[in-house]
Amino acid sequence: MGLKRNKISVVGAGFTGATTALMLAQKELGDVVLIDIPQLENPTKGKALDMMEASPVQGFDSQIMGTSNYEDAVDSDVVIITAGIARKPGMSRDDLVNTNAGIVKSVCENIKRYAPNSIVIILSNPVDAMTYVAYNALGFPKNRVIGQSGVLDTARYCTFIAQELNVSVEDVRGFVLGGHGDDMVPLVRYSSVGGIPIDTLISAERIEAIVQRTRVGGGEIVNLLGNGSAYYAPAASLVQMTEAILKDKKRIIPVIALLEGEYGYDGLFMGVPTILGGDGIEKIFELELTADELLALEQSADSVRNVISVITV
Ligand SMILES: NC(=O)C1=CN([C@@H]2O[C@H](COP(=O)(O)OP(=O)(O)OC[C@H]3O[C@@H](n4cnc5c(N)ncnc54)[C@H](O)[C@@H]3O)[C@@H](O)[C@H]2O)C=CC1
Ligand SMILES: O=C([O-])CC(=O)C(=O)O
Repeated sequence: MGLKRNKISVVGAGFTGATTALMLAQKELGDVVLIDIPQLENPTKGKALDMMEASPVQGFDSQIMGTSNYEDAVDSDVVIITAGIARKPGMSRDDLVNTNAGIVKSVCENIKRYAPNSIVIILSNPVDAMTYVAYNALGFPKNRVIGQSGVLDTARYCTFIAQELNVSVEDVRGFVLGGHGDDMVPLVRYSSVGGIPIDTLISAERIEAIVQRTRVGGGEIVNLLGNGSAYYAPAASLVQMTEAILKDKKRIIPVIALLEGEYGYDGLFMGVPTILGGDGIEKIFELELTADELLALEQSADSVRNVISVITV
């Protein structure tokens, strides 16, 4: 027998799920199974076939199939959950909590049955709380249940810094700590361009404006789209996490992880810098924070606790 390709299942074939499936295939990270509800089986098959028909043009050999049958996800290496409803203008991510908790729970029951050894990445919002729901429903070890927020929030932050300085995005480094809400914590002290700390290049007022824009970056897109939320940058973020895992790259990436004492939190899921590799979350970095940063993190943690406290499913 020859070597086997990686298998990646993407649950939810909407804007983020379909975009993620295509980006995964374009990078040939594995064969992709795109799953949605039975009522949408034909459109899901149609999206997958349409993507396959792009493969001769773009030159990728990954297979993409659409289905509503979780048996097709059997033995997936990575499962990405994008199933659920998205917010519209005027809504907060937290307004989605009970609808999406029910969906994530039912999806996880299927993952547990058909892909018990997989590493699971959760996107559905409110994502810190949905990662908690998934962890409980899956019963997997904590290193294999990972929420996506930090890659996206950091990407927005780095986009705005690069635009402010008119420099390449490739040279911008920074990251965002905390929950995926409007009180997330972009860490200015740890942000640099080409190794130069940004606070030596950008005024305090402009940095504050960039931090605020990052915090409400999801809402900015929701207001512009009018009928849904961001999907290109979220999909790219999921692909970066999947690549780090499947290639065992051991990248240092902020993700939503179960904290068990780190940063003084126990039993809470929140965004922290980690090593992401073949075992999923391989390490959590605990950074020294200033009093102001700790206070901001505590506010963000409070928001995550509050949304978890209203889950009824
Ligand atoms: N964590 C993050 O950074 C981000 C989170 N999101 C969240 O991701 C979720 C998906 O967003 P979009 O793709 O834009 O929404 P969408 O509405 O385009 O797609 C969601 C898909 O999930 C499917 N679905 C619903 N119940 C399902 C079930 N039980 N099993 C399988 N599929 C099911 C729907 O039929 C739909 O096709 C939303 O909750 C959104 O808020 C979106 C962007 C970024
Ligand atoms: O804003 C939303 O609802 C979707 C999301 O999480 C983001 O784009 O950051």
